[in-house]
Amino acid sequence: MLLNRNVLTGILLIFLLMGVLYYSNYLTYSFMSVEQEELTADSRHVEVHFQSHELHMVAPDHLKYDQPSIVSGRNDVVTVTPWLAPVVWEGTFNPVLLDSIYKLQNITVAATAFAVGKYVMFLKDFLETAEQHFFVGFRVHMYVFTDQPDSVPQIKMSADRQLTVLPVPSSKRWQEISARRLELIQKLIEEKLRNNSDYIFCLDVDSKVHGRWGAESLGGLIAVIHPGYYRDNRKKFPYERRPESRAYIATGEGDFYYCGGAFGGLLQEVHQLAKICCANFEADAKEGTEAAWQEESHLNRYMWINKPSKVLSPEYLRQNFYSQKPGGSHHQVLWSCQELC
Ligand SMILES: CC(=O)N[C@H]1[C@@H](OP(=O)(O)OP(=O)(O)OC[C@H]2O[C@@H](n3ccc(=O)[nH]c3=O)[C@H](O)[C@@H]2O)O[C@H](CO)[C@H](O)[C@@H]1O
Ligand SMILES: [Mn+2]
Repeated sequence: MLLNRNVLTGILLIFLLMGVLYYSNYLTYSFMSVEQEELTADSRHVEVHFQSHELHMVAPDHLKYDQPSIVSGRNDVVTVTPWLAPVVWEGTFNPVLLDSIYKLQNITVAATAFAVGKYVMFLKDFLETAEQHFFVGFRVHMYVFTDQPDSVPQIKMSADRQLTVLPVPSSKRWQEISARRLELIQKLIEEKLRNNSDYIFCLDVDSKVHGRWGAESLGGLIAVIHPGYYRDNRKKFPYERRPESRAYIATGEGDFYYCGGAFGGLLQEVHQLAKICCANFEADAKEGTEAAWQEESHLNRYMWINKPSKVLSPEYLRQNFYSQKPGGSHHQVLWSCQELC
């Protein structure tokens, strides 16, 4: 009996000891986990402090801007397509904020222009106005394709911008020049741009950039609405209407009429566009078909099937028929401003 009681007391003592040990262990553990959590929070705190400069007390300059509104904005135009791509109109974006977002990404923007035959005369205005308004403050690489490299004007460019002149053969038919652009753009991306540019814009050389053209225009696949047809019913668009062409779009189909004189986007997107449009153009040519507006027609077909991820309003491309140059075609004007033509 006595032995039994002693054994029982011993067992109880052991349990008690175990209980005390368990509790003290539990305390230490919970204390530690609190400490650990605090440490993690603290390191996060340090990170936030490091990245965003004074932890919410003083926001960095690029995060100081007027409150954006979700209920009011431009109501004279449509700012989103039915497939939810933004349509970029003046006044719908904050240029400073957009620039700061893309500057953090350290991007390079390439732009192409073709100046064959008499079109070299447009180069000076084109390059000078691009220098003033096109992606100012970004790394920009302009590529000029020409049959007269010696006639390319010397333009003073800022340190982060450069110009490369690429020789191409002369051609008499303007349709041919315009059509060859896609093939050369495709090659340029494959051979020169893959490792040194992020975005590319392909522009008509008989253009001037009249106002800011910057980071608001960046995106996967970028199309510009042609200023001549933006109010028209789509049955009036000058799409290719013959079913034998690969650029065919039937009456009652299509979204907008996009211009062939300005398009762009991410390198791989524009490469795909150039490759497909070029192949379709050539396949048509083999069968003796040339689309109504050459590569512009093929581009419109492509953009209908592969919807652009951002659309630039006709503010970005105006045609100024009043400044016709003697012997030259009309002078196009790329700009962004509030009023429409
Ligand atoms: C604003 C716009 O969307 N314009 C398009 C439109 O007519 P455009 O009347 O604007 O065509 P255009 O005469 O400007 O030719 C297109 C481009 O090809 C180059 N070029 C042309 C002729 C020449 O002798 N030398 C030369 O270098 C030059 O870069 C010019 O900007 O339809 C064309 C279809 O064929 C193209 O799709 C153009 O991009
Ligand atoms: Mn043109």
